[in-house]
Amino acid sequence: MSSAELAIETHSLSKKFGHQAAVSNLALAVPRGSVFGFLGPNGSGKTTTIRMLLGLSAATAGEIAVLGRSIPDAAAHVLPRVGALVEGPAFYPFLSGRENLRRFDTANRHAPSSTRSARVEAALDRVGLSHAAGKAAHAYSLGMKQRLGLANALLTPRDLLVLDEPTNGLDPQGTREVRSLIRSLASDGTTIFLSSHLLAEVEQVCSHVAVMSTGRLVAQGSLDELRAQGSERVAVNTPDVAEARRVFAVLGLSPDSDRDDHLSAELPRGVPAEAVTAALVRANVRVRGLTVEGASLEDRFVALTGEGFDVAE
Ligand SMILES: Nc1ncnc2c1ncn2[C@@H]1O[C@H](COP(=O)(O)OP(=O)(O)OP(=O)(O)O)[C@@H](O)[C@H]1O
Repeated sequence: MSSAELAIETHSLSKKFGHQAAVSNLALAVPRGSVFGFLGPNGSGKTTTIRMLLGLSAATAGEIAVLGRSIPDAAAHVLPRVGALVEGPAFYPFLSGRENLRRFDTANRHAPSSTRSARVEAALDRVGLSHAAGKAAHAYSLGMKQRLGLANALLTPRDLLVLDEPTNGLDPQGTREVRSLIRSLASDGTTIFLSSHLLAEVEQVCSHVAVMSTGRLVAQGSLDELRAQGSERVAVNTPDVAEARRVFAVLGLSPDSDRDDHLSAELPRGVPAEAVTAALVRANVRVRGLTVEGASLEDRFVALTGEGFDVAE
């Protein structure tokens, strides 16, 4: 993919805190128009990377391009087109949601004051907060605060949204609200880069993913590509397990689960499930059922990171 097609591109990006490497040699390629999940367990370097992408912290080494321009050199040109939600925005608790947005917008010298009212109302509407716009921010639920943070990121037109753990700390209702908002923002064509430690979240909202483990990128691509890299499994239901086992052995399959009437194994590369079916039939194995399963993304990521992922909602 060429640089022009990428919303974010990094090369050899590294960050050290003293001797500790928080991010090492990171090569990210975030396609324009994607919803890109930046997935990794706590402490794997996601927030550190996001802060460098937004010019909030200096890289120890490497290059960053955001919307085709170099960061931090072109930050002043690029960042007005980038909306960010990092580390839960701080609101004025006694001002209403609407007044908070007006204040934030006033502080943005790229935001024209003549259109302020209209833009604030449009952003409130976009995140579904119009009805609560007059309420003091301290009376907002966590989900509403997070949506107000997103409204703040949407006050001016954006080509890219960078969201650090946008559903962290939210209850299931708040989580659903924020996820559906992300989907609807993505359907308008905005590129969305969001970090998460939840595989289920990334699977639900993202088209692409990069997986971090202890500061290193261990996988990157579309969800479909990553699924396709995992190996398939075949499971056979048969009363003739002993004979089926012999057929598996001939084809180079090693069963890792077998019961009285069930045998399953990973399919080696180059052995399609059809070959297993045909060989079983040739050997007169009575097949009651045969299923083929792709490796789950979870299996794949556990294999890549050596860690379990939190699969909670
Ligand atoms: N300012 C800092 N000074 C020293 N070490 C830091 C600093 N910020 C982050 N680190 C370390 O860098 C590593 C990566 O942290 P980072 O916050 O980027 O991870 P993360 O994937 O975002 O995790 P989390 O979801 O917990 O924030 C961690 O080991 C962390 O302790």
